[in-house]
Amino acid sequence: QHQHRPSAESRPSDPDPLALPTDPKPKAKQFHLGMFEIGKPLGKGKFGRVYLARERSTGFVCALKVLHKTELQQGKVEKQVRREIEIQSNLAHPNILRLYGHFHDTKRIFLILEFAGKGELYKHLRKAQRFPEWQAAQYIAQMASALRYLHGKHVMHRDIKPENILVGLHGEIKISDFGWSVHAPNNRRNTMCGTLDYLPPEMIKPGREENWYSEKVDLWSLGVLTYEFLVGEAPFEDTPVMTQRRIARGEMSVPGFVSAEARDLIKRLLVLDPEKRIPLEEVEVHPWIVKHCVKGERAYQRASGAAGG
Ligand SMILES: CCc1cccc(CC)c1NC(=O)n1cc2c(c1)/C(=N\C(=O)c1ccc(N3CCN(C)CC3)cc1)N=N2
Repeated sequence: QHQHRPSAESRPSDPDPLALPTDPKPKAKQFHLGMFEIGKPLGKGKFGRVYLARERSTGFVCALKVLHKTELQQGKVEKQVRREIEIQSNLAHPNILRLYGHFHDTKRIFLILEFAGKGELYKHLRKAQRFPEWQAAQYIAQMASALRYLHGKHVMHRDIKPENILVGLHGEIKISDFGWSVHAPNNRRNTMCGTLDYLPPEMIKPGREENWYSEKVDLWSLGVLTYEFLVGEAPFEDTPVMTQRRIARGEMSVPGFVSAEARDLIKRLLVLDPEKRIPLEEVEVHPWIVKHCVKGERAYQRASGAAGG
């Protein structure tokens, strides 16, 4: 039973487990484009396109993400891509998209990624408008498991939102796009672009002491994600100025159709003080999660219901 370890910010920064491999992993084998049969395009983002691909010698199906070096230079995101590769290639968890390897030619960088057969979660969310509570609870349980794994390696994702989550063939979700992930604690200010909706207060306005933050930023984002799964829109969605103000004050209201248990979890995650946010270990055993996720729970409820329990 390991001791409860103090959260990163209260601990002297120990050497980065990901950065200093004690037993350097044998260099992954060299990949090149000729090894792959390229299939249909799966999607495209700001800096890349992704294609279905099959590795010729093994028939292994994967997703090949192609990034153009000039675009990365213009977007000043080479450092982020390097960090994405460094971090994601060291991770192995069922709810984190695998990065099996990478290679490059004169013009392009190629990432060999796990293929997620059911595509982008945000498209499923838009189509469904909002998820039933059992579905949302299962997704949040999977996110909590993935974040516990990440935080155990002192990595914080910092960009948890539906757009960065993919769905595997069996309906399981996979956190993707580690472009904003870093090792905690982090006190560098990063110019954020894109939606403010998921940013926690400590990243919106610098605190009194140094403006640093820890993995607990992902707890806030998990709260925003829970809300958006159940309500269909983000809790602080407004004009950019108003969104920042509402986040900084934690001003949001949960609609009546959300169950009391779900509301309780959202309120315990969307807490201004990072130290007071419910830890992931407690998220995984929260009544709302247990009610919808623990195997046999439904059988138990039926049984106790049948017995008039
Ligand atoms: C380059 C694209 C990009 C930019 C930025 C961030 C991200 C991560 C979300 C990505 N995507 C990325 O890295 N991706 C890595 C990936 C990946 C994307 C992926 N699958 C799909 O994109 C996909 C899309 C649609 C699909 N179908 C839609 C229609 N349905 C009826 C059947 C299923 C099935 C799979 N597998 N690994």
